[in-house]
Parts: sequence; C-alpha cells; structure tokens
Amino acid sequence: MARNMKSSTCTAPVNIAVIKYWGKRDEELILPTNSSLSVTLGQDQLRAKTTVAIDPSFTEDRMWLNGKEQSMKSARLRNVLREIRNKVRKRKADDETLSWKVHICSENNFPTAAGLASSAAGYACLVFTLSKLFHVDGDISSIARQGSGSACRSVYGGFVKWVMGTQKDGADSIAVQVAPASHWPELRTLILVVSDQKKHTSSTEGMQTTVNTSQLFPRRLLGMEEKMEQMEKSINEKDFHSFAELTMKDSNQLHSVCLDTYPPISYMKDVSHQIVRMVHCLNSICERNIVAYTFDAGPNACLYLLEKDVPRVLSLVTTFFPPKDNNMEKFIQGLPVDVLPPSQGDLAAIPMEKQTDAIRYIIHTQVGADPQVLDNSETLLDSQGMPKYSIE
Ligand SMILES: Nc1ncnc2c1ncn2[C@@H]1O[C@H](COP(=O)(O)OP(=O)(O)OP(=O)(O)O)[C@@H](O)[C@H]1O
Ligand SMILES: C[C@@](O)(CCOP(=O)(O)OP(=O)(O)O)CC(=O)O
Repeated sequence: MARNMKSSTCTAPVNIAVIKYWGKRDEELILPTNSSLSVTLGQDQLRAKTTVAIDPSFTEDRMWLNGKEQSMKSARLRNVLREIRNKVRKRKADDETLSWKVHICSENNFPTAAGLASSAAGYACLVFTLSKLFHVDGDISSIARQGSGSACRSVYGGFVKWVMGTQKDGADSIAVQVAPASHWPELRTLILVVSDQKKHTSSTEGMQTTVNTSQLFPRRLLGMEEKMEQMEKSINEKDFHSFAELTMKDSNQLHSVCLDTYPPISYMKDVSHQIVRMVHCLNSICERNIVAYTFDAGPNACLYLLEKDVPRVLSLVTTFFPPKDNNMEKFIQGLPVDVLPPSQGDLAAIPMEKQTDAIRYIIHTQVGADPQVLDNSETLLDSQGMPKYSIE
C-alpha cells in the first residue's frame, strides 16, 4: 500500500534549434563541441507530460512511456536520477526520500522518436518534475543535458542558448534564456511533417560519426561563436530577415557536414529539398526573407515566419503539397488559420510541380513558455503509483 506517496506532475516543451548542436566532446557527460540556440515551442501543440511518484513501499525504480513499461537500464535515465539524488544528498545527507524508489509515467501529445524532438521535451520534463518533487533549486539544465543534449534547452521557454562551456566536468555547459516568449509574440512556426517514422541514423550516432570522419566539421566549428552572437543580436532586435538567413545557413551547413560524414548521412528527402526551393523563391519575390526553414536529423521541415505571413506561406504549401483528401482541418493542426488560394503573382513566380500527399500534416504553433507544474488532479499515476491509463 502506497501510504506516504508523494508525487508531482509537470509538462515541458519541445525546442527547435536555429543554431544547431551537432557533435560531442564528451559522450558520457554529453558536452557539445559548439554552443547552440533554439526556440521553445507552444505546449498546447507539442509537450511531454510526466508524473513522478516516490513511496517507501516501491521496490524498484520503474518507468512507463506512452503506456509501455520501459527498461530502467538506460544509462541516460540512470544518470539523470543519480544527479537529482546527488543534489538532494548535498542538501541533506540523511534525507529519508533518498532510499525511496521512483515510479515515472510519461506521455507525449505528438509522435515519439520521429524527429520531432520528443527526447528534448521528455528528458526536460522528467528532470523538471524530479526537481519539483525533490525540491531541487538552481540550474537543472545541466542534469537535463545528461538525458539528451538538446533537452537542456527545453527547461526554459522563449529563446534559449546552450553555452558549450569549457570545464571538464561540464559544470558550465548549461542553458540560459536569451529572451522570454513575450519578447517576439508575432513569431510563428509551421512544422511540415513529411514522415513520423523512426529515423535511420539517430542524432547520437550520426553526430559522433561526423566528429570522427568529416573534414568539413572542424571548419564549421570555427565559425560557431560568431554565428551565436549574430543570432542573439537578430533575436534581441527582432530582425526577422537576419534571423531567417542565419537559421537557413546553419541548417544547410549541418546537412552539408552530414553528407561529408563517411559513410554519408542524408536526413533530407526530395520533398525537403522542394520545400527549400519554395522558401527561397518566395523570399526572392519579396526581396527579403519572410520565411526560414530548418531541418533536424530527419526530413521534416520547421518553418519560422511572422504571424502576418502565415496565410500566404500556407496557401503556397497547401497548393504545392496538398493532402490526398483535401481535408484542410485535418491537414493543418494547432493554431487556427484561414487558408486562402495563392495569388497569381506568387504562383507565376514559383515554378514548381504539385506533389500530392508528400507532406503528411502541418503543426502550426508559436514561441512557448517554460515547463509547467500541474495540479495533482492531472496525475498519470493512481493511488498505488501505477499508470492510470491503459498499459501494454
Ligand atoms: N516523455 C518522455 N519521457 C522520457 N523520455 C522520453 C520521452 N519521450 C521520448 N523520450 C526518450 O527519447 C527517445 C526518443 O529520442 P529520439 O532522439 O530517438 O527521437 P526524437 O527526440 O523524437 O527525435 P530528434 O532527436 O531527432 O528530434 C525515446 O526512446 C525515449 O527514450
Ligand atoms: C539535429 C539536432 O536536433 C540534434 C539533437 O541531438 P540530441 O539532443 O537528440 O542528441 P543527444 O545529445 O545524443 O541525445 C540539433 C539540435 O537540436 O540542436
């Protein structure tokens, strides 16, 4: 009987980098070879939700993800739990809860392990929830980092940089908020989901092969600090044109070093390249950048743009990449938007073939807030500390 059970339930957001993290200098501690910067996305559309419970009667640490029990053998999971318990021990060496086992239950409101940064939201959520349950104060990004590098940026909302740091133990490799979500409320994101299948080469494996084999990679590292400064400036000044240019160039460079990796890694598909073409054609008609693309370790495009340009960009996306059934309500998920037919001028200036069913669906979202603590009524675990909903 779980009599003394204490629990906490929280949510955490996804983040999509505009200056990408790619490469580690320490695999165990997850220390990067360059600093990176991301935009945290809205949790109504993309979030992980996690309940963690502790009780003296639990006999082992257990975890369920999306209704399925997970192995606790994962080194990253164990590292995160160890780091939280170390913080509790530092505060009070004989804290009785240190010997209590944890039950973790988590679910994502979007596809897991499909190139939509579920590991970032998932580990940030786990660490944030553990920190609330164990009353751990101070920086928690360096703990989330040890779950998945990009997770450290999901512990804050708005615009977040992960400072690579120089210390061997990683103490200074932490995430810092550059600006809150309220700084640039007009910024929007359209995630064009080309595939939500598991990717062929994981980010972890791909970046290590790049570090070991790419001759272009050291050249990339030389320019990173300057790019970080330029990106921070473009965000502080809300200079969309520069923000977009830096974002697209960094994505292109990441995928170039992936191709320069041996054997080569190619995450983008034909449709990804068509999206790139469409964006450049549109920006060229406008004589300035009104939309930017960025691609992570998969073919899905993440477009950044301003609210006023969403209808125009969506009219082109839905014209060139329409869904099979023409059901726009199902096709465009998230923030509401009116889809209008494209202008004749835009159509004439963008010489592209229509490709039906190449994009599966679109998620329309905006810059989002910090992780959130939820009310106890939102718990995913029952009074015995077992998942409330169906488990496989
Ligand atoms: N809510 C969650 N809580 C804890 N761990 C999670 C959660 N969601 C995902 N994970 C962990 O992240 C793994 C998926 O990470 P993976 O890098 O393969 O995919 P992704 O993060 O969705 O894609 P990408 O990193 O390319 O954006 C899962 O197998 C699980 O270990
Ligand atoms: C392309 C990226 O999304 C790579 C993310 O890599 P991960 O954070 O998933 O890798 P690990 O630290 O090995 O877990 C770029 C980014 O998010 O900055």
